[in-house]
Order: sequence, then structure tokens, then C-alpha cells
Amino acid sequence: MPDPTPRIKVCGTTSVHDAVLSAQAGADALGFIFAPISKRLVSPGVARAAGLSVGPAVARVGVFLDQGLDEVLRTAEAARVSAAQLHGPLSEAFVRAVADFYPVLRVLRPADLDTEGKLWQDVAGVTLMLDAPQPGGGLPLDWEELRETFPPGAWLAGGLGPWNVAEAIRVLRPAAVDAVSHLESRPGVKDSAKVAAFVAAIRTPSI
Ligand SMILES: O=C(O)c1ccccc1NCC(=O)[C@H](O)[C@H](O)COP(=O)(O)O
Repeated sequence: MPDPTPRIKVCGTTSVHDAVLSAQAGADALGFIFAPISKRLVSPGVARAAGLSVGPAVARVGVFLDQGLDEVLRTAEAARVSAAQLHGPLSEAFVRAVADFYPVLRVLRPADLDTEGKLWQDVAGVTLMLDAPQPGGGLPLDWEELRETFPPGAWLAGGLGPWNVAEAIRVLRPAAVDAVSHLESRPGVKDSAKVAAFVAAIRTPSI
């Protein structure tokens, strides 16, 4: 039987300190945001050092929004990420071009599921992530509304925190969960107690 416990991605890592903190808490993946509009923007150099500090078992995901193909590939290479997370409206050709080099997390809003969701459903190397319309905004999706349409194997983001992640998993059974806003003491800085509580809420079996 497949393991029903979802993988955990902690996004918005901006320092070696926070990378180690998240990895020690049990994160399977760290997100490094390279979108210039983000309050959690990190340089490729710091992301690279942070990724090297956590060892080989933790995935390093470069996060991009409204950036050209050249910039995405150059930044991903400089940061030595192991996967690319792509937000925003993008052509099929763009996503495929990135997927030629990195496993892609293609981020969709629920409204995109009918169209782009179907496109990537069975494409090797492209995994869907459902997120709120404003990435990093801390607002949850309506999980009950998504119950019928949530794609098998997709990742879930959007307003997840220690108090609600178990319920989201119960309703949608995502392959992985991702969070940032509710794991911070301020934008770009992790709160170790919140990260630990998030991991515990996912990994502690309910009676
Ligand atoms: O978090 C950001 O600042 C951000 C900015 C631009 C593009 C993506 C961004 N975050 C991507 C993530 O993977 C977040 O973890 C995801 O949107 C969930 O965020 P939250 O609802 O705050 O947990």
C-alpha cells in the first residue's frame, strides 16, 4: 500500500540557519524563492549554500514567478536546485523547456484545473501543486470544494499551518504539503516552534 503520509516542503528559506532548522525538524524539501516580488527573495548563492548544508536527502526547490526561461535556468543552475516550481500563466512550451532540465512543480489555482490541470496530469517530470491565487499569502483553499477535482499525486499549498494541515490532508490526500506564511516569525525568517509543530501535525498519527 502506498505511504499515505505526505511529503513536507517548507518554502521561503533565506538562510543556512533556516535550512538546517527545517531539515532537522523533518522537512523533505526546502523552497528557495527567486521571484523578485517576494518578501522572501533569496540569492542563488545563499540558496546554494543552504542546500549544501542539509545533505543529499532534502530536495531543493527553486521558486519562480513571471521570469523568463533564460533567467529560470541560469538561476536554478547557480543555486544548484533539484527541482523548479513555476507560478503564473505560462505556455506549455515554457513548462516543457524547464522540465527538460529539472523536475517541475507546476503551480495552478483551482480555477486552472479544468484547462491546464488536464494537460499535465500524466506527463512524467511535471507534478501539479494547487495553491491559492496569491502565492505566499497565507490564505487556505476551500478543500471541500476541491474534494472531487483534486488531481491524484498533486501537492497542496495555501494557508497551511500546524492547526489546519491535518484536516487538509484528511480531505484531499495530497502527495505533499507546502507552507510558508504560517511558519515564520516575520517574512523570510522561520519560527522553529511553528516549523516543528507543522511537521508533527503531519507525521503524528491521529488516534
Ligand atoms: O511566498 C512567496 O513570497 C512567493 C512569492 C512569489 C511566488 C511564490 C511564493 N511562494 C511560493 C510557495 O511555495 C508558498 O509556500 C505557497 O504559495 C504557500 O504560501 P502560504 O499560503 O503563505 O503558506
